[in-house]
Amino acid sequence: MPPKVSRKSELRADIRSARRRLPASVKAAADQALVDAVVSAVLQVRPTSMAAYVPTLSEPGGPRLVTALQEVVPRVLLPILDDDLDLDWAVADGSFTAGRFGLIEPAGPRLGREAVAAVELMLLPALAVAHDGLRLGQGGGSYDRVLPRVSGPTIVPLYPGEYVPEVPAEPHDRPVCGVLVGNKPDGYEQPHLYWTNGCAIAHHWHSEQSSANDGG
Ligand SMILES: Nc1nc2c(c(=O)[nH]1)N(C=O)[C@@H](CNc1ccc(C(=O)N[C@@H](CCC(=O)O)C(=O)O)cc1)CN2
Ligand SMILES: Nc1ncnc2c1ncn2[C@@H]1O[C@H](COP(=O)(O)OP(=O)(O)OP(=O)(O)O)[C@@H](O)[C@H]1O
Repeated sequence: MPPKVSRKSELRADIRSARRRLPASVKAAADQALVDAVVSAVLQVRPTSMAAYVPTLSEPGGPRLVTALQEVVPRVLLPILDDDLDLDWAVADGSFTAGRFGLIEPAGPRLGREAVAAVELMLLPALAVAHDGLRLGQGGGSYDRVLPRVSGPTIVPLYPGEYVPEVPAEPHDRPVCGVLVGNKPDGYEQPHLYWTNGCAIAHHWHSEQSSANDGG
């Protein structure tokens, strides 16, 4: 295995095991805080259409993420893992089916891989994100294929300690715009939105938000 690839595997194993060790009550509080922070960020953009994901048992966001988004966004797209590990999409309509690798997938009609190009905001999963925006995912390369199709801001919810100075990167890795993450040790209560150095759109959005906040 090339060194970068095995360093990715090691980091994945470390983060997966840290996530599994999170006590259920801590995880539940962290997930609720993340859902609140995600909804606040979404309400700043007020998209008519966005993409999200259905968190597995150990992933940030927990079981209430998708329904919370459906309450504030008219059209939420959720991913379906295709055989080649690229992603198809369907609208979140409350119906789900079991996919591969323990994933929960939307049961509605498939919209095609390019449907995601129309979303104004994307929430996506990762095990870690680096300050340059590069993300470490589950290892399918799914989002490395999806990210070039998306023009809106791309944001990853993380648990404390998962926004890191760097991750092992390969040439195909694509950066994300932002992360929602708390600082240890109280970070399970108060996630913040941080912009990575990987996205021009986010800086634009960020400066608009800042000038609005300045009262100017
Ligand atoms: N909730 C959620 N949905 C998602 C993703 C995700 O990370 N989280 N994806 C993100 O791309 C896509 C699914 N991609 C995936 C690709 C590969 C594996 C996978 O290989 N899982 C193995 C781990 C293998 C290993 O440890 O090496 C497994 O769970 O057993 C899982 C998901 C789309 N939907
Ligand atoms: N644009 C692409 N087209 C086809 N395969 C790709 C593409 N980008 C990456 N891959 C393949 O995906 C595999 C896994 O990539 P990587 O380890 O970066 O996944 P990841 O970003 O962590 O996972 P994911 O995005 O699914 O959460 C690599 O072997 C790579 O060859």
